[in-house]
Amino acid sequence: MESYEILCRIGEGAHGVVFKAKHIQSGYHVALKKIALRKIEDGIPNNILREVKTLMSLEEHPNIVRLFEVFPHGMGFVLVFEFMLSDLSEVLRNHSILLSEAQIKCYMLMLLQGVSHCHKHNIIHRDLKPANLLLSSSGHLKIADFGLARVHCLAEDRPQYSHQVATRWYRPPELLYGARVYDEGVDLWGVGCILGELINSSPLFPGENDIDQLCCVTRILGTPNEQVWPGLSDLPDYKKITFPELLPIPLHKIVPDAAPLALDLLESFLVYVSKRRLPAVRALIHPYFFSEPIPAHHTQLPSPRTLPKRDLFQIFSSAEFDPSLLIHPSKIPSHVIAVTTPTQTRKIPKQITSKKSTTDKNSKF
Ligand SMILES: Nc1ncnc2c1ncn2[C@@H]1O[C@H](COP(=O)(O)OP(=O)(O)OP(=O)(O)O)[C@@H](O)[C@H]1O
Repeated sequence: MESYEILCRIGEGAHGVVFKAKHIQSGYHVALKKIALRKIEDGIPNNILREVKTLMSLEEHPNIVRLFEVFPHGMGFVLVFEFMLSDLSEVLRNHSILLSEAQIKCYMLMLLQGVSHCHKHNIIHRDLKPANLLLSSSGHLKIADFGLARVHCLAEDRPQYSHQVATRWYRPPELLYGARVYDEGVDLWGVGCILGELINSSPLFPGENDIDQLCCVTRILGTPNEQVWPGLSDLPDYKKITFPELLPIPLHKIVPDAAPLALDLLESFLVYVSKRRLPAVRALIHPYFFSEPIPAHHTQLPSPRTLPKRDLFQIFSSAEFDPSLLIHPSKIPSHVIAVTTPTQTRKIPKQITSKKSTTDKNSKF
C-alpha cells in the first residue's frame, strides 16, 4: 500500500470501496478496490475471485479494463485497476449530449472488440450494461466488472450456471425463464440492448421486476412459442409465466431514429434463440460499421471531463430529493437568472446541498 497515495473515494460496490490513487513511483492514476473480509474464515467472495481469475487469464486488450496487481491488505486485499474517468451510463444520463451515429458506431466497435476478445477466450461476461463500460480520459471504452464472468465450458455435459446474473434491463429472455445452461448469447443480448439504448437515449426494456422485464421483451419481440424458440417449454420457469399472444412490433417503430443498417444489426442481436444471435466477431464486420457515416475516432467522443458531476445526478434522482422544493424558473427574480447558468437556476434545498458537499469527494471528476 506504501506504493500508492490515496486521492479520493470513487464509489462503493457490493464487496468493497473504490478509491482513486496515485502510483507514487510512476505518477500514474489507478483505481484501488479495497475488499475487506469480515471474517477470515468466510474466505474471498466468489465475485472477487471470479473478477481476479478472469482478468488474470485474459490477455491484455485495449477494451478490457486492466488489473495491474492484487495484494493483501489488513483483513482483506486490494485490487489495483487502471483508472477510468467515467462510464457509458453517465453519457446516456446526460441529456445535453446527443450522440451522433458516428459516435454510436465508435462506442459499439469498442464494445464489440472487447466482447469478442472475451468470447474468443471462452469467457462470458454475464453483466454487460452501460455502467460496466468504463471510459478513459482518451475516450476508450473498456469492459469492467467481471464479478459475474465465468469460463464457458464447451463440453456436452456442461455444468449448470446461475440464472440470477446480468442486470435486469440487459438480461436475456432465457435467463428470465430460468435457463441454467446458456452461452455467449447472454452477452450478445446485452450488446443489442446497449445499441438500442445508445440510439434511443433510453433503455429498450426497462422492466420493473423480473416478470415485467419479460413483458417488456414480449411486447416488442412478440410472445415466444416453440415455433420461434424451440426448447422454450423446457425452460424451468416457462410454465410459471403465461403471456397473452402478442405479435412482434417492427423494430423501426421502437427505434425510429435507427438507420436501416443499424436496425439490421440490432435485429441480429435481439432474437429469442441465443445461438442465432450474431457473434461479436461477425458483428464487427457488419456493413453498419463500413457505411456512412463511418465510426468516429475515439477522440471525437464526448469528453468524460465535460460530463456533469456524477453526484449531482445521484442527488436529483435520489429518493430524498423532493422536486417540489425546486423554485420554478418563472418565480426566480430575473437578476438571479441573469447571473446564473441554467443548472444553477435549480435551487438545491439546504439538506441536499450539504449532502452534495459530503459526497463530493466521491466524484470521479
Ligand atoms: N477502474 C476504475 N476506474 C474508475 N472507477 C472505477 C473503476 N472500477 C470501478 N469504478 C467505479 O467504482 C464504483 C464501484 O465499482 P465496483 O465495481 O466495486 O462496484 P459496482 O459495479 O458499482 O457494483 P457491484 O459490486 O454490485 O458490481 C463504481 O462507481 C465504478 O464505476
